Amino acid sequence: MQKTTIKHGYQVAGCLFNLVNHEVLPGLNIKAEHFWDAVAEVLTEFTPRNQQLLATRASLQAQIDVWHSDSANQPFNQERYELFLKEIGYLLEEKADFTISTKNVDDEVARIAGPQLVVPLMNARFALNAANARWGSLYDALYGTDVIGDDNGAQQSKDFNPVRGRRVQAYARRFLDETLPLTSGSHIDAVLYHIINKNFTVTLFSGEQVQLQDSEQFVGYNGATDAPTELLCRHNGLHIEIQIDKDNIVGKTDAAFVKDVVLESALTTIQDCEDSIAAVDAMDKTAVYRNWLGLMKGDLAEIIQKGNKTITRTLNPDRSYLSPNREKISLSGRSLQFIRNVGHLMTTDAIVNKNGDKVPEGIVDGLITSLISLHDLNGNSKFKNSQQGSIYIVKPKMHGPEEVKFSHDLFSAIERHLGLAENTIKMGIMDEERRTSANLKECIRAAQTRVAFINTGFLDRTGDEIHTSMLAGAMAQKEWMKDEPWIKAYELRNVRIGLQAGFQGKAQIGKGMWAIPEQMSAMVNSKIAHPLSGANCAWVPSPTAATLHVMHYHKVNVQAVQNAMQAEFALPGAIDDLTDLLTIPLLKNQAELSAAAIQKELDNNIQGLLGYVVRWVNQGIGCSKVPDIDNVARMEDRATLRISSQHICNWLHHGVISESQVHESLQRMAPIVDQQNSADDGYIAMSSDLENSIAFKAAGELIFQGKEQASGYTEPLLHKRRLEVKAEYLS
Ligand SMILES: CC(=O)SCCNC(=O)CCNC(=O)[C@H](O)C(C)(C)COP(=O)(O)OP(=O)(O)OC[C@H]1O[C@@H](n2cnc3c(N)ncnc32)[C@H](O)[C@@H]1OP(=O)(O)O
Ligand SMILES: O=CC(=O)O
Ligand SMILES: [Mg+2]
Repeated sequence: MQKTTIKHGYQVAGCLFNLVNHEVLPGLNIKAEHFWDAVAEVLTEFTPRNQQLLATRASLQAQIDVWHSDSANQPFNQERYELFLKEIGYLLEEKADFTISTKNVDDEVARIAGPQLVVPLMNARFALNAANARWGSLYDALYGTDVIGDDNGAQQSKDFNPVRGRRVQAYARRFLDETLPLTSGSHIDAVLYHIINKNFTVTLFSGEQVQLQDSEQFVGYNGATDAPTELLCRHNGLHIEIQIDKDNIVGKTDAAFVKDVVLESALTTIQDCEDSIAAVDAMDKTAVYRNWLGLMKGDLAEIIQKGNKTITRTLNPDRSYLSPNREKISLSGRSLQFIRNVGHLMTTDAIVNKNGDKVPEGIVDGLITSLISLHDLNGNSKFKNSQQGSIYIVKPKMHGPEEVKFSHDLFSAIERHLGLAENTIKMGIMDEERRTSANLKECIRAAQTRVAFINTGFLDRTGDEIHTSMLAGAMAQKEWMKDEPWIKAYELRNVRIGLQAGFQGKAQIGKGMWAIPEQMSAMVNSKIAHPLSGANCAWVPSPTAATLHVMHYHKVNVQAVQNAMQAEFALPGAIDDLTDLLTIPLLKNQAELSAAAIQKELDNNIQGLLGYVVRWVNQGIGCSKVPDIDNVARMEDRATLRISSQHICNWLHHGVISESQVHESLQRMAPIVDQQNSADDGYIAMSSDLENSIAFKAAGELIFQGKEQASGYTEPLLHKRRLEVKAEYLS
């Protein structure tokens, strides 16, 4: 590939160089030479520090491994263990209280609680859909999922099923009763929605005219006051739009001609450059950056086929209404976009140094994604992402405060070189590594002027839990992990520390992903736990999930929950949750575990692992829906792969399973996975030639070399094998 040499002998891959020079820089008032000089300076300054951080990770892990292997530390003593973690600098001293000072944070982050959607940025079709998921049809979300039952003739069918439709309408009316209660009666009995004397008015079946209990909830409308087409209300800071159309197929079946209830849904979206994508070389990275550019310039477009229709998907425009006083109001049609950069581990060939070594990918991500975001800040797009002029970068997989400080300093350097005010770049700190959870307060302190979120619930966090204590003993079964003391302490501590650091009104405290994308009924029943825990956002895997999850933020006033929690934390008496957090989740019932239970755990892990890896390595798909052993479709990404591979490694190491058992399971599961993918034309089967299947080899390596992988991460092996596939089949 053609390369261009820049300052200090760095060489930039042609595809990235051209993207920046010909597509990114025009309109930014930054000269190419200035930018590439900045790249060279930042890489020169930060690469050695990045490498040092990785060396520290390795050294700490090596010391932990030795400690667990040392017979002098048997039987295990928690107090001695914690002392040891302090001695080696894994556990740091917590310093005085402080309050974060992050400024210019958009309301969607600081003040309004709601769903956060995550999307693989490499897929423009999905990325656009996610940006547009700010507003979602409640009717579609209910009709198309398992939230409402399909009994008594209410099943989904190709054509509109009016029985199911009525069930959707009834559900939505109950939701309106809960969120927009009337002075008397129920939305269920509405026969006319209209506006009288600037008031939202409902004429009921009885002929009675009623208003909203809280008239302030009515904020806008479209159409005539006696026959509005849209009525806009707000509850807990979130908008609800009632759409009326007597000619619509659904509207005409409704006594008040309501055609839909549209909910403000994904307030924020994380466009992901990390674990949900497979970007292994300069070409892939450039494609991902180009999609971000399209989002920031507002011109991303994707032609898609829907049945026999071809449509061009673009970003949705803002939504306009008249206020009750007939003033024009406008609301964003798109969710606020964050971008998740990669962490500190990987390197990329998009830029190599003078020796030909790849440079840290996280540094390149920081530089290029910030540069691209200037289009939003400079007003070069017909849309506005951040009204506050901020750039939101999510930093994953950071281990402890030193690593957060590194990202903070990197962002400061990028700001200086791009002529941005200090702290323009906001940082989302993902609490997904054990050393970050254990030192969270100090991690936040390290980025206290720019932190925009902390969040938990992470799958990576479980992977790190297993890897860190790999030699301590066999781990609990995957499903049982959820009931372990460490995870409960992790969830609660994160909210407590965030609130005590003054996050309320300034930044998000978030919760993790709903990883069973097709079980929306279960999500509606259980994900209310997230706002109830004091979190003002939580991750969802799809726009539909966002529209359903937002109902929880109508049911729960997160600010009130946070106020109650703060009052509780202020009560006298120190809170000691660190020991729970550091309690290793070992298997307690190994002797009682039946051979069948062990086999099921192994097969389940192998099926998920193979199902994910084969699509990643052969097709470059970074996030997949993969059936588990019980045929439940699970969202799998690199973090879930980290868990399953590390779990198998751990059981192998401690003799719960044998090597031959793993091989047998791999061979038995491969044809099952092939069968599950048989409808996919682009799929390359493994089982026809297991010995030579690159994906199958990758799966084996992730298990048999998993113990030696840095922090148990899966990307080095995945990248290596994907590059091999690209070289063999796609070059
Ligand atoms: C541990 C972590 O790091 S979690 C964060 C990483 N995980 C994620 O980002 C998960 C994001 N979600 C996804 O990638 C997908 O939803 C998957 C892989 C789970 C399922 O994908 P699929 O099997 O293709 O979904 P499915 O067929 O049910 O739906 C596809 C439709 O939903 C849309 N869709 C699905 N997920 C998303 C999403 N996250 N954002 C926007 N649109 C989405 C697609 O655009 C498509 O609609 P379209 O035809 O109108 O374009
Ligand atoms: O990044 C998300 C996770 O679950 O890990
Ligand atoms: Mg993660």
